[in-house]
Amino acid sequence: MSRDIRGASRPQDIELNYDDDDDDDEGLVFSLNDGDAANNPPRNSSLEDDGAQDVVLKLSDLQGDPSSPLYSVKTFEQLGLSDEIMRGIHDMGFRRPSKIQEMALPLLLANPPHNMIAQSQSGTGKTAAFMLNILSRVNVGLQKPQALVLEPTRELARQVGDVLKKMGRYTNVKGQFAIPNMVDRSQMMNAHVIIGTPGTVIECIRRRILSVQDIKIFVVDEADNMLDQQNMADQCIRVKMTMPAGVQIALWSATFPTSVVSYAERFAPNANTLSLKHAELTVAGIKQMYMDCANEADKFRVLTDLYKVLTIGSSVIFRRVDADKIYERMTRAGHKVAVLHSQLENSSCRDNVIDDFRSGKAKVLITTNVLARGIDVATVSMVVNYDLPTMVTNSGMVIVDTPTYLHRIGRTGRFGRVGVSISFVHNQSTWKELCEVADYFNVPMQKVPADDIDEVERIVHRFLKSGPPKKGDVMELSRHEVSRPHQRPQGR
Ligand SMILES: Nc1ncnc2c1ncn2[C@@H]1O[C@H](COP(=O)(O)OP(=O)(O)OP(=O)(O)O)[C@@H](O)[C@H]1O
Repeated sequence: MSRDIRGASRPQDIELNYDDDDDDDEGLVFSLNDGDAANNPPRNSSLEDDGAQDVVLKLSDLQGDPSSPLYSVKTFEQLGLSDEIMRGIHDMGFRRPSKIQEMALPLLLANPPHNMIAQSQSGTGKTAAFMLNILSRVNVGLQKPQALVLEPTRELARQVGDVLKKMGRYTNVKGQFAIPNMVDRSQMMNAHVIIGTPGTVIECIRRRILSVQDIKIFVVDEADNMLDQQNMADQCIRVKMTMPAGVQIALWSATFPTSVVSYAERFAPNANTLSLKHAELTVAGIKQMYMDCANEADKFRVLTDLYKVLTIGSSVIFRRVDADKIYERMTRAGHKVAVLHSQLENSSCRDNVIDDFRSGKAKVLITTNVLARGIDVATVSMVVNYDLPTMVTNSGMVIVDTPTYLHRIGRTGRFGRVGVSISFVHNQSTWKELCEVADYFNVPMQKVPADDIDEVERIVHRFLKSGPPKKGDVMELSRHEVSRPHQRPQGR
């Protein structure tokens, strides 16, 4: 396949191919340490206090490895970005594009503009891909909204606003939020880029403080989720109906389940499509583990034991519901933890929690699926699934929600970093859910003992220090290693 697809006039369906042997590593030594310290901490920052100084996954190695989603044959310079944008991405510490950035940008920047449906693994730089297109297309001289980005949560919208601020620092492109409690209802919105949640965006349009007539780029991030949830899908359609003719629609996500693909194709007609196969969705930098707990109550004992022993940078604990209950019990047990869920009424309270987590002031965050997607905190080196995410099918069956599982564990292992996920199971049905996950993504799950936390610590730290096995490595299987949790020994 020709790599220079700029100027393509017909939509293309491209499967991102990770077996590409076209190796053009220019030996660029890349260190995130010279970028923004808060967002790009040292690459071995996943461990605390154990003296591990070896950087295991060098970004320069990964970006030269054709099997990595971070692989690129081009430089940012070759993608034809303006000097002002180049200065912004240089300040952010970016040296080379990831595969999705390299593939998507020429398609997005081609004229006349084409719609796009783009899929790439979690933490591989989709935000930068759509933001670079926005920054390149906005006419700074026109003080009107020209790009609209829809995000499922206020936390993601704020994060994307931050990316715009940093990346567009030298461009004079201005951004504005359309999220609850951040809109001045007495003022017309005149920033070039509006970033919002669907409900508030509709409200701003309805109140006529957001004029959409000059919008030329319409981005729906986490699009499978936005177009699948009844409420948000309706709101996204209502926003789309207000868009002027010829708007470029771009849908982004790490997951596009078959159930939403045809809908997405109608939402963004004649789109260029970049897609992945199931087995390519997980990233090698995330070690997926599980613990077999005795029963529901034992899960809390295991959780507190884990946090007594493990020294980890930052971590996220996911629970489907009742995050507060775990928060209260962990706090009573003497652990310093923070909690964020959608029932937290006060949005400034939500903002404080996530800001504290980003800055490292809070190191353990207990949350629900509200933060499963998109949140990018480089220091997160462990994700705990206190329970696995589930969903109800049209026929009323409860099944494991594989996309949400993938997004949850994707809060660690961002852009070539390493991290671990630990999922708790405690009976036959949760065991079955875990098997479904392993089968769906075709990944090995390592069992770690629920009754020997010191051993868990050794396994976790060994992975965080040495990363996934590289080609030619002899893998030392621990006595707990199993490739698939197909058989659960106990009959619980
Ligand atoms: N070319 C690059 N070089 C170095 N770092 C990069 C590059 N592109 C993006 N990053 C960094 O990688 C991290 C992950 O990017 P981003 O949040 O956009 O991932 P994503 O693909 O949108 O993930 P998710 O699917 O979880 O939403 C961010 O911290 C971002 O600054």
